[in-house]
Amino acid sequence: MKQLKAGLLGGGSWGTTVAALMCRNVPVTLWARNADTVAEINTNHSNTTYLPDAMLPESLVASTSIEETVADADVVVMGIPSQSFREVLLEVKQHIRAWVPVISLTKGLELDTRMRMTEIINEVLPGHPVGVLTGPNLAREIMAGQAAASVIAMEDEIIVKELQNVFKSGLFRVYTNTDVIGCELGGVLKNIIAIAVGMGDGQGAGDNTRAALITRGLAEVTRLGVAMGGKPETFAGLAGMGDMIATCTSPQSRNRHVGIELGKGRAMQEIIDDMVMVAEGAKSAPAVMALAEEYGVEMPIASDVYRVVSGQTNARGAYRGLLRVTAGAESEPG
Ligand SMILES: NC(=O)c1ccc[n+]([C@@H]2O[C@H](COP(=O)([O-])OP(=O)(O)OC[C@H]3O[C@@H](n4cnc5c(N)ncnc54)[C@H](O)[C@@H]3O)[C@@H](O)[C@H]2O)c1
Ligand SMILES: O=P(O)(O)OC[C@H](O)CO
Repeated sequence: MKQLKAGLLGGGSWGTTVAALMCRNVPVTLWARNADTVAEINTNHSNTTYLPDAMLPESLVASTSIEETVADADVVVMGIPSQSFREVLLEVKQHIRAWVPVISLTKGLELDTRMRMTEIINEVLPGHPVGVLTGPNLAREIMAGQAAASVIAMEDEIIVKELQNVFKSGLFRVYTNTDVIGCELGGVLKNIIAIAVGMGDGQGAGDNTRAALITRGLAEVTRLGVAMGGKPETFAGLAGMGDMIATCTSPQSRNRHVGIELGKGRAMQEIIDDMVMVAEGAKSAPAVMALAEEYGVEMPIASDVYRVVSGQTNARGAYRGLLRVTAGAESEPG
């Protein structure tokens, strides 16, 4: 069988990690916009800005040219944050070959359009098979050699199995799924719940509080995800509950970190200014609230996070507000 070649766009923590994983199976070219990052990967086999302790495979080639990265790629992987995704994809469009599958690693929504990344791919590159790789996957932990599981979701059951072999390796188990909407939304929506959990943790809340937020958070994420076309069982799987648990409990999560700092009383802008990396939940919160309204879904936890990240209240006010809501049946919102 022909050896596939991969082109991966995005030299941040996750793009670099996935490129390193894929290198075990296929030749990979990794595009990063920063020339110093590209030089460091090619010369020192490291990317210290995003993965300070990791050694990358010597076979991983980095490039500052999108053309060089995608022109002869048999699969293109997008590890670009959601608000820059379309801009980079439009450049990819100039060089990608017909029918090459495009896989998104990104866990956010485009703010102006509220679109998922696979919807943007369908719009910009109609006809290309589209998918998403998602799950409880904290980049640094995977680079440190810890075992993890992920899901590749595509509608085409044959292509998804072929690509499963491109991403999987000994300690990185990759399952297939055909529910693209559910898998993608699981990754997007858990980020907001992780901010809520962080806000509690930052105020010294206990383990019971965290468990309640994760459980009630998963319930509201599932309600919106199903209303938008995802399958209920997807939200009980790796892309749903799995990612929710990892992000809401890990000290490595950037979204939970934002919540912790908000919980300590810091201002949103100050927290973001201090971060090198992206926290997608804070960016996607307005789009998520607009979608909740459009689909008529109540999301009390996400709504409180939105009010805090948009400066309408602070974490302490949001926490008190959540406790004031009268509890009804467990199957209902609130
Ligand atoms: N880090 C993780 O553990 C992890 C795991 C799974 C999924 N994700 C998702 O992957 C996506 C990327 O996250 P990350 O962790 O790699 O982010 P990061 O903050 O570590 O890196 C972001 C990268 O994107 C690049 N970038 C930003 N704007 C750009 C633009 N306009 N053009 C080109 N490059 C641009 C930056 O230079 C940087 O290389 C996010 O949606 C995130 O939610 C991250
Ligand atoms: O660090 P976070 O909060 O962006 O989470 C990273 C991954 O999405 C965890 O699966």
